[in-house]
Amino acid sequence: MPPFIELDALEKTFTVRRRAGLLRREKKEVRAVDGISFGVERGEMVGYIGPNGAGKSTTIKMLTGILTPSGGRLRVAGIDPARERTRLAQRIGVVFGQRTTLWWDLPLRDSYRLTHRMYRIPDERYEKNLARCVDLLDLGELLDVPVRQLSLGQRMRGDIAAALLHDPEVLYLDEPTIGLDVVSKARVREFLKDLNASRGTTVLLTTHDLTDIEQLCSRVMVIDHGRLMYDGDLAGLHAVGESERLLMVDLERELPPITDVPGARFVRVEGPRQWLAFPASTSAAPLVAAVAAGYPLLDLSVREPDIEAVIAKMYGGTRDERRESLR
Ligand SMILES: Nc1ncnc2c1ncn2[C@@H]1O[C@H](COP(=O)(O)OP(=O)(O)OP(=O)(O)O)[C@@H](O)[C@H]1O
Repeated sequence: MPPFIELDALEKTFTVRRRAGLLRREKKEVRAVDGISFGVERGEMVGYIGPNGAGKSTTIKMLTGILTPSGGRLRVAGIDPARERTRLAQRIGVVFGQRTTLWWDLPLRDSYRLTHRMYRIPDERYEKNLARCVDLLDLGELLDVPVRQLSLGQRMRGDIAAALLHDPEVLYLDEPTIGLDVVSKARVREFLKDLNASRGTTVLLTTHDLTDIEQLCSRVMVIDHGRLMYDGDLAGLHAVGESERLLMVDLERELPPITDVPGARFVRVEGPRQWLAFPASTSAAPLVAAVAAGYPLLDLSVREPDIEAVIAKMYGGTRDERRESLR
């Protein structure tokens, strides 16, 4: 059976006109997606990451049928998105972190009623899904509040519910945790994990937050300049990107740099506080144990590497060398 989502040498080229001198304008082609192929199986939860302008949104827009590919082939649940956008809409849900699909001046409840009608969701199914989302996303007290009065985290939960009322089999999430505080992020992640586990919803997620990927996705794809640079698990990405986590330790008193912990690299000291770096593909536990055994430890925290840094390291060589090293 073909994969549930299937891209084969997918391309999207935009023609942009640029001013080239006082009167002259020249045409330039931007290859936003430049021959991407991958398959996603039903029920997978996949991260789709890359630097700004890499082509992530353009891919998602083609997957939803908003944009027509310039070349290659694309199928979602056997449907060609650009040709049968309305039929596909019944089977997919989309959440854009930066933009709401809710009606700004209406209470959340009214936005949901409109979605109910727009998607022609059978009443019973709608009521059931709404009750479930209200319960799991804790929206009960917010249903009568106009969307513009909601906090970002509340609005995001409201948007996720709106995308799920028609029981989509696939959910595309574009930066679903952007700008959210730690508690809201955790809540959104918990909900998505549960959705995927209990309903088998296929999820494609773009994010700049590696913790989203770490907690949700067993597979991550990296794109740059419209090309697929990496497809594998997060540990593998850390290994190729040589990324490091940072362990911050607070000691009882000022001490000389900790340089005797195997697997850790001393970074800096500031009074009783010290920073150690270690490969992101390894566990922090043995390191923490070694520090705790040898030093008067008061407190500690671990900071994840950020996506931009990992990708920047991956992109150290020429593009061809990078691609070669990722094979
Ligand atoms: N409608 C358009 N017309 C012309 N160029 C476009 C258009 N949409 C996107 N592009 C260009 O295509 C490239 C890929 O853009 P895209 O929005 O897909 O990147 P992205 O990976 O989603 O970036 P970000 O993380 O910043 O959202 C960029 O160079 C962008 O300027």
